[in-house]
Amino acid sequence: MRPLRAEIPSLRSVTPIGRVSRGTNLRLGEEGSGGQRVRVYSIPMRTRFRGITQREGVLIHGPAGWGEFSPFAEYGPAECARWLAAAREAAYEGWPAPIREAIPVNVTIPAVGPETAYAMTKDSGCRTAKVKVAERGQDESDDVARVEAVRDAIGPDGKVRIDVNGGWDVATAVRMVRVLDRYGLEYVEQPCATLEELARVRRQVDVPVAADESIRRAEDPMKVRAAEAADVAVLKVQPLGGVRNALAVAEACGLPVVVSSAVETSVGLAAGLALAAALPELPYACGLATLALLEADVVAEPLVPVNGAIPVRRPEVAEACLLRHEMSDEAGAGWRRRVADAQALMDAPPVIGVVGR
Ligand SMILES: O=C(O)CCC(=O)c1ccccc1C(=O)O
Ligand SMILES: [Mg+2]
Repeated sequence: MRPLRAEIPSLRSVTPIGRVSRGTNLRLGEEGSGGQRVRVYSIPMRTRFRGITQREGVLIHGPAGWGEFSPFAEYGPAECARWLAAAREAAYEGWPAPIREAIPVNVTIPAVGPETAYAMTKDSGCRTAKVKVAERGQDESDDVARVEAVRDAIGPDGKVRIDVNGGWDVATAVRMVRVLDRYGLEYVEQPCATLEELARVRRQVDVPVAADESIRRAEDPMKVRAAEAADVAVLKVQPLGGVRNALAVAEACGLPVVVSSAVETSVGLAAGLALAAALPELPYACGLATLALLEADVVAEPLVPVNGAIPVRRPEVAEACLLRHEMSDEAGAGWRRRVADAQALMDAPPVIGVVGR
């Protein structure tokens, strides 16, 4: 493992939150003189994901381009401040220069039946698949059938990883990882909820363990490394407060990184691509092929994979596409309030603290 840097920039030092200058504050009402209008979108999902059937969020435009703010409903203002920092970075600062031109991606298979899972995998053209397992209301045979169908579809040379979203206890995780590894697993993402549990699973199975929620929702993502709880870090731009902050987290945690989306429009996905394109190393396919989970997009040429990889670029919002999915002022009022509340809290605690002193 690489040594920790003496000091890691905090979220606060990466984006000028808490010291937001007037010029970059978001206008929450109608477009004014030079002000930015908050645009609220709502797009149906093709398949239910995380219990959501309609993906909603906010798009903002600034001198550097478009940014997306789309925290899930259960996130409060403090967490939302990080998501907003990512949107502000996109709109007002832009991102570090890319060092690669295309990002290999995994197809994401929700908790669907085996026939649908097979078809989604085939249709994606991806050489890696991530299968959601341990969905509430389903049982272990559903997981086995889905993973088997995906392995069938992707062939012996493809890679299959599973995402448990913390849904198993240690004993179940150890047992199920062994059962599902009959189909060959690249890694298991967040098999259990806590770091301690991840570490225990990791000691008992041969399949590598990836940490997602343990980093995304943690006060100190660096604890993952200290606890020897994971082999891989799953990083998402919005919950980590932007591309620069996610790069700092990647460097500090010293683990190989998989960049993943939060199921966003191509505006949010472009930030994930920028992170994946700027990382010094990228040994795994990234979870950025999630546009397939949405019915529509806000750009004319969506960020979708070509032969299993997404070319690195930053598409413009197409006004006609956005208008088709824009929420009315009344319906979007809750979202404008979320932006305002997050903005007011932008001196939230840093995502990563000062470590390794
Ligand atoms: O990583 C991917 O393949 C897609 C992204 C994904 O699974 C996801 C999307 C939104 C919220 C949580 C998650 C997750 O990885 O748990
Ligand atoms: Mg995950």
